[in-house]
Amino acid sequence: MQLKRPKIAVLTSGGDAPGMNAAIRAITLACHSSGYSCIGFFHGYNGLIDDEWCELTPRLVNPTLQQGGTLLKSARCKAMLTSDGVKQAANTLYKHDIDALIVVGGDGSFRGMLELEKEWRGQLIGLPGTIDNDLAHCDATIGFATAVQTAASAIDKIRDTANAFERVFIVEVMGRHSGHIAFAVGLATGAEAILSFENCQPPQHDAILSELTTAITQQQQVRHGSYLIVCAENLWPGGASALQKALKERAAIDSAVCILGHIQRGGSPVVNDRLLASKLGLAAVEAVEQQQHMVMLGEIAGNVVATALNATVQDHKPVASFWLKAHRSALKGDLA
Ligand SMILES: Nc1ncnc2c1ncn2[C@@H]1O[C@H](COP(=O)(O)OP(=O)(O)O)[C@@H](O)[C@H]1O
Ligand SMILES: O=P(O)(O)OC[C@H]1O[C@](O)(COP(=O)(O)O)[C@@H](O)[C@@H]1O
Repeated sequence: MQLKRPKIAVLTSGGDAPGMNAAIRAITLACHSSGYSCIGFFHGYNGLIDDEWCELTPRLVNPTLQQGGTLLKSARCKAMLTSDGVKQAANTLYKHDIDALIVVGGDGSFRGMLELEKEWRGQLIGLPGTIDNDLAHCDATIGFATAVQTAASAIDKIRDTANAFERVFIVEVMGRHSGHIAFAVGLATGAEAILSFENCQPPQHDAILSELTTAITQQQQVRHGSYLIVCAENLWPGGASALQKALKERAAIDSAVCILGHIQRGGSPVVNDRLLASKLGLAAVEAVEQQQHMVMLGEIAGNVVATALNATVQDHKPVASFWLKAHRSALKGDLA
């Protein structure tokens, strides 16, 4: 009697992140070398609901290793928030006789897997893919390193023109509700101020504004140069433009605003993201072979660690305290 060839499916969901293609590629190549069949569903969970898929072959995935975005496309799928949608997604997995589904995405995508588990009996494995790095139980998510590099390169250019005009610049970076990008980018570019959820809660906004106006005025008196404020999106009420207006009204400080936005999501993944995604993609197929289920695979101190999906959606990953400390000491050094 011939045994059935295991069949593995992959999808990418939520905000796309550079390195998702590298993960898809690694999964496909690992399946190919083990003799498994491998298919990809398009547009996040929509692909399951609409039964939209393609066969993944080495020939298809190999050229995508260096490409940003995701060849499987991504989406935020509203239907998955309904029980009918989840049932429909499960039916598609049954229809294709899938043994395991690997989802590359963030905590929202993992919540989708928790729902899917109630309706489908196959194995579910998650890989952390989001530029925000806001998933606990992994040192870094796929895409974070590239997004930070992209934002830092853009800010280096902004710094040149800011220096030339001795300007105050407010640069808004992504991160939804966490400051991993803001702190990494702010530290890497020597920002004079980093405003993020970790050091700037709503009641403190007025005090922060006072501190900023004092620091900028002091800096403008003692030396010439630029003053760079890296501000996390969704942090300042009304956004970076409202902060610009407040600085003008409070202390007649002129500033320029730059919102980096989706530039941070695109571009060729840096080597670290390619390696991380390749390692986790291969580990995901091995996890399927080991009958693992309902886990996220993340890299911690160089090792691949499996954590229950439940824990990954419940636990919070704080910005490293060292980064907060480094920023505070940089500020002190600057004003001394
Ligand atoms: N509570 C939930 N139940 C079922 N599916 C969910 C849930 N939360 C999110 N999802 C699915 O995961 C998708 C991606 O989630 P989102 O939060 O937008 O991005 P990310 O996965 O990057 O955090 C959503 O569009 C939805 O299809
Ligand atoms: O592209 P959209 O749908 O406007 O989403 C923007 C959000 O997506 C992100 O780029 C990535 O977030 P997720 O990976 O959690 O989806 C956030 O930083 C940002 O707030």
